[in-house]
Amino acid sequence: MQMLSEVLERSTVKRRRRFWRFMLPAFVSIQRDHFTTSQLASAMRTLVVGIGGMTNGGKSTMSSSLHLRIPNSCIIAQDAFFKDDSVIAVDSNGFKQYDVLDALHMDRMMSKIESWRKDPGSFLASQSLRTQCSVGEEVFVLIVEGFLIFNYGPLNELMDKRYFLEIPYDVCKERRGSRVYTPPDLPGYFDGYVWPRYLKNRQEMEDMVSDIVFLDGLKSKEDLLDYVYGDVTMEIQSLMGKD
Ligand SMILES: Nc1ncnc2c1ncn2[C@@H]1O[C@H](COP(=O)(O)OP(=O)(O)O)[C@@H](O)[C@H]1O
Ligand SMILES: O=C(O)c1ccc[n+]([C@@H]2O[C@H](COP(=O)([O-])O)[C@@H](O)[C@H]2O)c1
Repeated sequence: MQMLSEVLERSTVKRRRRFWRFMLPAFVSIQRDHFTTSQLASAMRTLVVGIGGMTNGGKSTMSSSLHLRIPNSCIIAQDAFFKDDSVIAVDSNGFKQYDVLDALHMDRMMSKIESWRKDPGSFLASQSLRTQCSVGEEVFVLIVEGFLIFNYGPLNELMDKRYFLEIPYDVCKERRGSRVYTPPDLPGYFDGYVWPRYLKNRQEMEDMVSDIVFLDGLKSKEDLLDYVYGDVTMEIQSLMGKD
């Protein structure tokens, strides 16, 4: 008898969750202020995927290909949040201190992520991206891309999956040398600032975060994408199976 009542209770909970998953999008548009972000996010089924890695490790390449393959996904990239050059600190060698969290408007990046979490469907529409699948059936995927995404605690804790693209020093230096930033790297910037700072940032990240999947950025773009896409797809399927 007790078992029967437990089964009935569980099925009522399931029905209630299904009802809210179906009805919430309609309620959200009229009564958004009455729901907390976490209520909305859990009912809407969301996945936050972090594509981190060292400079020129292949983060943007991976993120844009993933986005093209995953329906209802979008990218928020950390390098869109660099502060203005005029406020970036300079060291005694004249090197601009760009490779630290202080050089980034992390508050603005978090606000953008919050607006996605609050209402991913409207966020996609605001980026001129259309949602695919019927209402209530989607899993919204946010791809967060950047070289310091796991070093920022409040952002790191939102991640469901974490990937980090790494390449050896010489490949990194060569790729970096053929890219032009604004402002451009000064002579000696890579060895005098970027690489030593990367080593410090990486140590800090490894001290703070444990469940990172490290990816060999020397593998082909296709192989890397297949691996991450397969992994993320499994997560999406498991979310879709949850009721
Ligand atoms: N797996 C790969 N193999 C070879 N070259 C790659 C690979 N991934 C990216 N690249 C190249 O490396 C450079 C930096 O890639 P990018 O995605 O912009 O790096 P990041 O966003 O990490 O700075 C680009 O020229 C890109 O085409
Ligand atoms: O985007 C900018 O405004 C910018 C200006 C100066 C330098 N950067 C460099 O951008 C690097 C991080 O971006 P990425 O794509 O190389 O990982 C970091 O190593 C910075 O030194 C970026």
